[in-house]
Amino acid sequence: MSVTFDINVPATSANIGPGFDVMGLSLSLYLTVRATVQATQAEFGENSSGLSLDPTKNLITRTALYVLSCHGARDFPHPTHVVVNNRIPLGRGLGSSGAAVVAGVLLADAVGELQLTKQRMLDYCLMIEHHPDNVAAALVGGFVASYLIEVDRSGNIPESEGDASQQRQRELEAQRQNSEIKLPPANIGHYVQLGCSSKIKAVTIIPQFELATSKARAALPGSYEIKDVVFNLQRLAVLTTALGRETPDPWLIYRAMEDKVHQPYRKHLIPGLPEILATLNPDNTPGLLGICLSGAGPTILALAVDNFDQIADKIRKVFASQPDGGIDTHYKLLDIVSEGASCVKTPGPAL
Ligand SMILES: Nc1ncnc2c1ncn2[C@@H]1O[C@H](COP(=O)(O)OP(=O)(O)O)[C@@H](O)[C@H]1O
Ligand SMILES: N[C@@H](CCOP(=O)(O)O)C(=O)O
Repeated sequence: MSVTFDINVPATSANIGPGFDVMGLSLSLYLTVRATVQATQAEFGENSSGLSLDPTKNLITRTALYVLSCHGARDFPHPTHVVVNNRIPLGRGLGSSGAAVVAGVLLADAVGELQLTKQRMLDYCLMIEHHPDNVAAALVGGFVASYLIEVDRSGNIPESEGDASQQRQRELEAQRQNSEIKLPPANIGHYVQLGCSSKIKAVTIIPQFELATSKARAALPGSYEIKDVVFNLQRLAVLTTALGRETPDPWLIYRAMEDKVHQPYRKHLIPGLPEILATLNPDNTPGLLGICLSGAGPTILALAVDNFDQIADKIRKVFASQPDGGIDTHYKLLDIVSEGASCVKTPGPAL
């Protein structure tokens, strides 16, 4: 008799303009993982993205192995067959690494029969992905604000590729060989799910190049002028409520999605970003509510209530008109989903 677990984790758009490392929206684009325990064969299966299928290297399985080892299990129950179907594009600012970490924690919880609460799962996610915005939204769903209690992460913890350079990964790997496994302290992440009008959809324009979150974070300055911090705090406070109004106020939201903390420092990594942010507004683009970089980029997120395809066309044209032949893009119109990550258990023969 086998048991199959179907794990579903949504993509996320983090920051939403001023909420750097704070805000996240979960979107109707999914990473799915199917794990079958006590099948006839031990094997790591399909991964559409061409990522490593070595369980000690792949972010989903590395995360699961970390959580299992925190519970005294050094490996997956044997044999475990894992099939990954990833529809979230990598390195585009749609939370692929956050989704992989969340999936890994759910995978360990399922195959190890750990019965972790979502709050405890968030602790594990935050030991690996150091900013809470993506993982909190992917785990619980909807429009989510979160903060993190500072913790010591030295020791034997896998690091999300999104946050560590390859050099740092090698250093961490060397440290891990010699250190004790580090359990997360309890309650290191706190979140609230905020209201978001059902009229709002996410127009996502996804450039056909990858930008590692680690690179986009390395572009940020070490300190900020107080006027820029205040600029973001003012907008963020308004944004938390403005998106929840049944009839959203376009100009209120448009201004509330402006940012001076991360986008200005990342613009050289995303050709066309300044022009896109400066060109489209609710007067010249009906239906538009606000526009920003999705996560660390390069995807552009436009929140809108109408004229989705026209909004997408305008943004795509700016990318297409960049020097040296322009930048190819894909367009996805996504819903903001209120359900976060889930895992369904099915007893019986599988695959
Ligand atoms: N489904 C997945 N399985 C394994 N690793 C993944 C998966 N999704 C993302 N990753 C890892 O996360 C990296 C991308 O993370 P990051 O630079 O933060 O971009 P993103 O904005 O997409 O989260 C990938 O290069 C890969 O190493
Ligand atoms: N707050 C983070 C969010 C990164 O999101 P991702 O989807 O690009 O991984 C940041 O802006 O660095």
